[in-house]
Amino acid sequence: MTGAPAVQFRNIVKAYGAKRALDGLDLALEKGKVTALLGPNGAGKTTAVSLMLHLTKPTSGEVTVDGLAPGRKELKERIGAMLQDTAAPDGLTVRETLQLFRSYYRNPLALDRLLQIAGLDKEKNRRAASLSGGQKRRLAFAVALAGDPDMIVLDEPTVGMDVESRSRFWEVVRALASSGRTILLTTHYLEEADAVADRIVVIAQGRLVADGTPDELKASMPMRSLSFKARRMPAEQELLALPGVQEARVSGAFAHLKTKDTDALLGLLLGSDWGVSDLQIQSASLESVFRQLTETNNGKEKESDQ
Ligand SMILES: Nc1ncnc2c1ncn2[C@@H]1O[C@H](COP(=O)(O)OP(=O)(O)OP(=O)(O)O)[C@@H](O)[C@H]1O
Repeated sequence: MTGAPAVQFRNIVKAYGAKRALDGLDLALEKGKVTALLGPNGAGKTTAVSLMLHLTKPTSGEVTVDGLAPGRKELKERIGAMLQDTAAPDGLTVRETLQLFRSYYRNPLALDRLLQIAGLDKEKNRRAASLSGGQKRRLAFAVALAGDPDMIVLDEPTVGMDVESRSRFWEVVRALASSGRTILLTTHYLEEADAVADRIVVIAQGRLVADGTPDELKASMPMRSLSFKARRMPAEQELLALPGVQEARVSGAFAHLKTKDTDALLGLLLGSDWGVSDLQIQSASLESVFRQLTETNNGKEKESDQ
């Protein structure tokens, strides 16, 4: 990591009664990077975001934003947040909403730039309450950027956006990171995290279970998918009996296997008399990495509950 981290969580515990929403979370966010926080429902993502925004306080541990405690006045202008249930004030038009939020800051972004970011120039005189769900999310994004913040928190930002809005949205996010902004986002769309994030942090049960670039996370999972055609296709049982094969399925002309030891399996297949051709190997998708990580962790939790 270069330079001081923009945001640091140190051994954070956040308890609600007996429930630990965060259970010893250590995490540092790098400046100028897009970090995606992933985890199943209830993992603690919103709690982590809320701590950073000073919407709640930790039970123990310390959060700092640029070395300062969240909630400090100096930070208010520097953090922009788009939360899950952001709603525009009643009765205002899109333009009035953006002007209102611009008025809170000393150096706001220009209105035209915000309308462009939201893709709502044509709708600027419409009442914000009458916008579609996706348009409201885009307006919330522009509101988050009104003060030209250098740290941006996006909690499930693309829910309700159509495909085109999403890809435009991610383009703006990438451009913001390229210009040095630090971005923390939560999402359930793993393919978006894969495409957009410099770094992915997976939490489960309030604890960090993986941390790395999308490629590092995928490479960390030894399970690979391997498919091939065969002139004489063996039965699924026969494939399952091969050393290291964990799953086997024959579908039409193709066999699909899952294994942790691709090299050994390749040797066996090519040395067999099945007439193997069209071999393809795929590393784990981010989705399967996520499933393996969070299932393993839930399993541990269940065992330790007993
Ligand atoms: N105010 C609260 N009172 C009691 N429990 C809470 C409170 N806020 C969160 N929790 C609990 O803490 C845990 C973590 O919740 P959190 O909302 O941070 O998860 P999340 O990862 O954001 O989930 P989701 O993906 O569903 O949004 C959950 O078990 C939740 O029920």
